[in-house]
Amino acid sequence: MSELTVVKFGGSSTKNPQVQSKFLEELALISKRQNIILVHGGGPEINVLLEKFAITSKFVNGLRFTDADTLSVVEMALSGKVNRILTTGLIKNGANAVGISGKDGKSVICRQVEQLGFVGEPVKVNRKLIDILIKAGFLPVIASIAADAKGNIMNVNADTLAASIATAFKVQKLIFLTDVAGVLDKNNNTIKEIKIKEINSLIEDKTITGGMIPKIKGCAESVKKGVKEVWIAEGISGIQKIRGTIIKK
Ligand SMILES: Nc1ncnc2c1ncn2[C@@H]1O[C@H](COP(=O)(O)OP(=O)(O)O)[C@@H](O)[C@H]1O
Ligand SMILES: CC(=O)N[C@@H](CCC(=O)OP(=O)(O)O)C(=O)O
Repeated sequence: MSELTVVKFGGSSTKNPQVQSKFLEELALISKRQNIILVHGGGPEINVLLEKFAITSKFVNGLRFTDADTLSVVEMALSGKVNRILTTGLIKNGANAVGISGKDGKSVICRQVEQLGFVGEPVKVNRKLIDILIKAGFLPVIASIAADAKGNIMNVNADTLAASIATAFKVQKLIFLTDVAGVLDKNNNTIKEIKIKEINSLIEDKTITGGMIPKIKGCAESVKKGVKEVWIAEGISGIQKIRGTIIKK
């Protein structure tokens, strides 16, 4: 297979219609000459729907505690809404996009993180379905829902899911697009390069908090396991001329 890139489009960027439409236009164009897997979350969409159902939720180290009601809403928001919108947008721009989630084709098997309710952590990626799609010229658009070995649905953080897929496919490039210009230091300046051995202290001294924690951990995991080029960048900057933070061994 020719060069393969995993792009994770964060919910923070789906909030901004201009960023989203520019991104979908660019991605559709690039997908004609390069193999791409798009992974997405949708934290803000989940929050909007939870509010409508008057369900409150809390986060532990950037991960949402997910009870049974929250899980239904998460699936509704990610597979029922965000996945549909991104896939339709790509198709409108001429891409051969196919919307799935990690559970489809048992693509991502996770184990339950019991202290977080129905939250899953990827333990195995079955490449078959995604491989078939890519080889047939489709652009997989993957929502961050997966199932455990028994088929129970779990809420998986989209950064973690993207990292597990990028690692399993040994991709050349993994790009996390978010709403900030990379990892920022305490003065709000972009840190141009982070080595994986520096990550723990950036979390301990609270330079990196909240939603940036699963992102940087996903970067570390994929860099350690052989993904060559891993970026955290701003959605608006796109994926052709990436500016942001590169994570290195
Ligand atoms: N050091 C940091 N640099 C940049 N952003 C950070 C940092 N620490 C925490 N964050 C937060 O992480 C957010 C991005 O994570 P998140 O909201 O989960 O985005 P996404 O939906 O794109 O995954 C930023 O908007 C910012 O509030
Ligand atoms: C377990 C967990 O935290 N799951 C995330 C899934 C969505 C996500 O990751 O969306 P972003 O890309 O916007 O971060 C959540 O419930 O918010």
